Amino acid sequence: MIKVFIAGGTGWAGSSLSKGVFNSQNMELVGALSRNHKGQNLAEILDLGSVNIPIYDTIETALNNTDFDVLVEYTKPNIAKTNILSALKKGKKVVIGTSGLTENDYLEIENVANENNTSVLAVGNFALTVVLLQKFSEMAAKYIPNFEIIDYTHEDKIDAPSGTARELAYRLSKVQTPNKFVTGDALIGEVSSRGTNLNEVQVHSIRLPGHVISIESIFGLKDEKLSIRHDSGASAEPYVKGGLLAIEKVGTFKGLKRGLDSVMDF
Ligand SMILES: NC(=O)C1=CN([C@@H]2O[C@H](COP(=O)(O)OP(=O)(O)OC[C@H]3O[C@@H](n4cnc5c(N)ncnc54)[C@H](OP(=O)(O)O)[C@@H]3O)[C@@H](O)[C@H]2O)C=CC1
Ligand SMILES: O=C(O)C1=N[C@H](C(=O)O)C[C@H](O)C1
Repeated sequence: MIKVFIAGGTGWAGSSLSKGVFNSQNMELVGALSRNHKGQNLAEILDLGSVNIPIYDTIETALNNTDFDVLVEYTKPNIAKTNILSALKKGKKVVIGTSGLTENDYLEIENVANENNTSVLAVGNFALTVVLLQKFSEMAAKYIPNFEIIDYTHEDKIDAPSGTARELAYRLSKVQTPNKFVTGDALIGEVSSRGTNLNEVQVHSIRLPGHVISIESIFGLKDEKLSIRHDSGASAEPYVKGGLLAIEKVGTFKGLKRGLDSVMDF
């Protein structure tokens, strides 16, 4: 049995995963983190039956009061790194779903995981169809050296670019550095309108009502262009299967792995 603790277990994504873990044959849901539900029973909140799944408001109280194997981090970008580093320093394995972590954050997380002989699996997007978008985009980037990324989300997402876009930029940059056109002093007008540069890839973030979450990689060659786009629906259901797979696989290696495909057969 893998004992799982879900930071953010009452949230939109975390509550769906909590139900998935609870119903899993080889996992036990032993606790959750939420400030507003501190001291309450997650099983009551999620209607899981007559068991006690305690909720804590800080990672320190959780680590002092609960025994678990894997922390799933599904809170918010402002607290995620604190939770992750605290758990790693206690030798826990960590699955990261929360967005907003930078490349420098990941370097620090990797070092702390190695120092404590434990493991972290960070996944920008747990949905299988997004994993496929990442793969198809990497194939395209191998042959087309000109590409940018657009990330579209609901208007109240607090971080930009999305975790999905950050991970995609990181991955495409490993395939090859895209060409740049009209840069520096040659560019007239508003430089920021060209988007942000992540690992040498231009990323543009749209935040508008009516949008859920979409990601698009755009490629161009003379007289031909390619767009690869993914659109998520309104529920958090697509992230559950991938989240469960990540929990199962995070104990199979040491150090940091990024992307769900790193623990899948392709
Ligand atoms: N990798 C992936 O596939 C996916 C990633 N995400 C990412 O996951 C993150 C969470 O998204 P979402 O579920 O929509 O967010 P929600 O706001 O719905 O849930 C956040 C959860 O974290 C808790 N939380 C927030 N801040 C704190 C804190 N300071 N201390 C303790 N608990 C805290 C909240 O409880 P309370 O407010 O009571 O403290 C709540 O349980 C985002 O970064 C999102 O981008 C989302 C879906 C899929
Ligand atoms: O709702 C969100 O916020 C989500 N964020 C993730 C991200 O930042 O990429 C992905 C997920 O699709 C939902």
